Amino acid sequence: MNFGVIGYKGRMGKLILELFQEHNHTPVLLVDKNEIIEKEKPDVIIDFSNKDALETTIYFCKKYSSNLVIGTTALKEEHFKLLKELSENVAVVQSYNFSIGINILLDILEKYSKIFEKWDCEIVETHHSKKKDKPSGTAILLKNTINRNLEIHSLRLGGIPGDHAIFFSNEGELIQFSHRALSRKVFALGALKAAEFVMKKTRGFFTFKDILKEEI
Ligand SMILES: NC(=O)C1=CN([C@@H]2O[C@H](COP(=O)(O)OP(=O)(O)OC[C@H]3O[C@@H](n4cnc5c(N)ncnc54)[C@H](O)[C@@H]3O)[C@@H](O)[C@H]2O)C=CC1
Ligand SMILES: O=C(O)C1=N[C@H](C(=O)O)C[C@H](O)C1
Repeated sequence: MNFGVIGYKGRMGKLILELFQEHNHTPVLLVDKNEIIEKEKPDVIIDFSNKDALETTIYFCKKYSSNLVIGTTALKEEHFKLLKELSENVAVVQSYNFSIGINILLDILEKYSKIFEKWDCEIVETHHSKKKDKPSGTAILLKNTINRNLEIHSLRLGGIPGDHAIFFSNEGELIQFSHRALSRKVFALGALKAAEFVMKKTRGFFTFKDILKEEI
């Protein structure tokens, strides 16, 4: 496939560019701050950048009828509205976490967190010190799935790719669910899976969990 990367100079952008090329896909559109390298029509555009880039991303998706895989976090309601509108014409996969493990965890929490209704619950997320947003998109996703009012604690330390832990406790017991991304490559592999998925679609709004339905 011909692909584009928005935020191609960033930590995720560089990995995506490398991994997709290893899988014989061709970069034809590369965008970063004040920089556009535009060669051909991308079949799919991958955006791991910043919410401020969304206008540009949508411009290119519309210009070329390209499908979109977007992992950028800290999106606001207005951004989701724009993505939903775009998905009426092309296929869009949006997820705050493209790892398989977090999506398994989301599935478990969706099914079982009601059991812990009367227990205290808090989330702790730990990421590298260069991460710009707080709390992480994944922590927001976990909170929305548990569907109750709870605190999220954010740590920014060293080079940690992404740790999330959910604690449920009552007077006498503690149950902890946790996930650690051992390397950022898992997110790039997830983005590749999503890009291959959207290539078979013409339009619609999907999450990474929808794509993993047959696996989890
Ligand atoms: N959904 C997921 O699985 C994952 C999501 N992320 C998210 O992806 C995003 C990028 O993460 P990193 O690569 O670590 O950040 P980064 O800071 O290393 O890279 C971001 C890149 O986007 C560029 N950029 C910023 N504003 C721009 C704009 N207006 N137009 C074009 N380019 C712009 C920057 O110059 C930079 O090169 C973050 O929102 C992060 O939370 C990161 C890892 C996994
Ligand atoms: O910025 C990151 O690095 C990550 N961002 C995502 C998030 O905010 O949840 C996913 C992952 O945890 C890494």
